[in-house]
Amino acid sequence: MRTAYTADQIRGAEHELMARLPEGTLMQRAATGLAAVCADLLGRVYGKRVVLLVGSGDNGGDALYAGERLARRGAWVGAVLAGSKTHEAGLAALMRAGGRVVERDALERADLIVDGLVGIGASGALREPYRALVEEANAARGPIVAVDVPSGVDAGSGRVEGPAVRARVTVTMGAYKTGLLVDPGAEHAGTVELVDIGLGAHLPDPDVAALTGADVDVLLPRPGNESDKYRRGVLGVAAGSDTFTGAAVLAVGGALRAGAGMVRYAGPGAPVAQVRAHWPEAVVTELERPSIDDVGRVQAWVLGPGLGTGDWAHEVAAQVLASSVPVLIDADALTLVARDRGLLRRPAPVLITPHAGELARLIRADRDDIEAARLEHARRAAAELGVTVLLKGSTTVVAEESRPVRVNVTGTSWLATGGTGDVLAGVAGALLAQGLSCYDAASCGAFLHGLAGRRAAEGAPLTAADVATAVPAAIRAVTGGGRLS
Ligand SMILES: NC(=O)C1=CN([C@@H]2O[C@H](COP(=O)(O)OP(=O)(O)OC[C@H]3O[C@@H](n4cnc5c(N)ncnc54)[C@H](O)[C@@H]3O)[C@@H](O)[C@H]2O)[C@@H](O)CC1
Ligand SMILES: Nc1ncnc2c1ncn2[C@@H]1O[C@H](COP(=O)(O)OP(=O)(O)O)[C@@H](O)[C@H]1O
Ligand SMILES: [K+]
Repeated sequence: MRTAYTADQIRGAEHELMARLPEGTLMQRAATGLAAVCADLLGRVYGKRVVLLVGSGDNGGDALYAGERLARRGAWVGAVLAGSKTHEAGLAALMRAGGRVVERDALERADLIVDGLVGIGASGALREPYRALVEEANAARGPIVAVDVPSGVDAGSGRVEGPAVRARVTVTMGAYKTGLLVDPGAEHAGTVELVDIGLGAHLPDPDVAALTGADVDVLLPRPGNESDKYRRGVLGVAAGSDTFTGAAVLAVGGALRAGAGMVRYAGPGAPVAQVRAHWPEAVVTELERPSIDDVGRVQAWVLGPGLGTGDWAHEVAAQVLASSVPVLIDADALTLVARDRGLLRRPAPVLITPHAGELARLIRADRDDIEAARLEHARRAAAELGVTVLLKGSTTVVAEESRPVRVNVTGTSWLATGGTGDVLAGVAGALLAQGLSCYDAASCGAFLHGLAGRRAAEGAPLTAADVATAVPAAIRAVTGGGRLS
């Protein structure tokens, strides 16, 4: 499990650790790690031009001491002093090693730029002259190594207000900060390198966590010798309508590929014909009226993709939600529950899988605000609605009350195409039917779906059906030690 922390949590841990060590030890550890990453990126250090953007706090101190190390290895190192004050000891060390103070025009010719403007001590959008420097650094040809957090990214949330550094690499000290795992911050961070400064034992429970392949491997159910199709878990899928038939096909496909013992599909005539044609494996019930009485027993339901939002759909949703098994609510069914929140009052678990627009309707928030602060809104929805929330989009996050938010790191923006969400509903639903909790089904489902998306894309457009097809390969990659990219 990769864990991440808020700025306050990191500060608390640093405080405890610093009390036990000679002054300046942590900064020296940080600078050593930072200089090593810079040297790797430069290849040969001797003769290269490194420009440090130095702010007024300890983030600037880290940059100056790393600059000292690079200067000692023969780099030309210039420091742009941007703050109202400067870490004096760090600046003196750089000078002793042959570094110099330079003007901002040195950025243009830099082989490497080190962003030491602000780290976890930042508050709000960057002020001048930092803003302009960040814009110039982003426009320069040299790659940027961000110290701890790209300046302009809120370390605790990933929020970006105004200009922010676009780093090739972010060298983060002691532990991941939440904002490095969640977009838009994650997108600015580039590759994240963690420098161990000894914080580990002092860290509290994490703010967020990201599953690794090994975690998913442990959580994923497998059939045993005693298994049969019923015991493995039967998933009901209430999806599709005469207008939207594809959603039903894709949700059933995702579920079959993710290991459900059996999938029971229920819907009206048109999607029934399509599901039958694509998936002879599914057990199909054609609904003459909006009733699930004849569908048979299931261990979980997926409700909503392509279902429509009229009276028929509402009646189907009400019946599925009146059952005593976990229900994954997606797409049109999210519109139905946004209109009639009473549908969510049920004793069995609920997992909702909205994108930002759907969540906006559910919690009466603004879509852009949700995209800018995904964690905060997913947490709020979980608390307000009393359900597990999988918020889809550039970073998928899973929130449940009193648990760390799980952030998915496997996706690809090629997944931003119609129908991939229906596949995800099927995959996560199949995991629910196999007995995983909503929290685990959602986070493992997002992990496998993201990995399947990468496999299906390989740098080129994919279709939702391709993603479903790639799900077994994604499962094989986590269970059989296959490649995780
Ligand atoms: N305390 C330590 O010994 C360690 C600290 N570390 C480094 O120290 C950093 C934290 O240092 P600080 O607490 O000094 O804080 P920062 O250096 O992150 O930022 C604080 C300074 O930035 C200014 N500032 C804040 N918001 C601003 C904004 N929006 N626009 C412009 N200026 C702004 C403040 O006025 C203050 O001078 C970490 O991110 C990390 O890089 C690491 O070296 C690990 C060890
Ligand atoms: N920029 C992006 N980067 C990574 N994944 C994305 C991005 N945009 C969308 N996705 C993923 O693609 C899927 C789209 O689902 P959804 O919005 O429900 O579309 P649809 O309803 O067409 O299936 C989700 O899994 C979402 O997380
Ligand atoms: K920084």
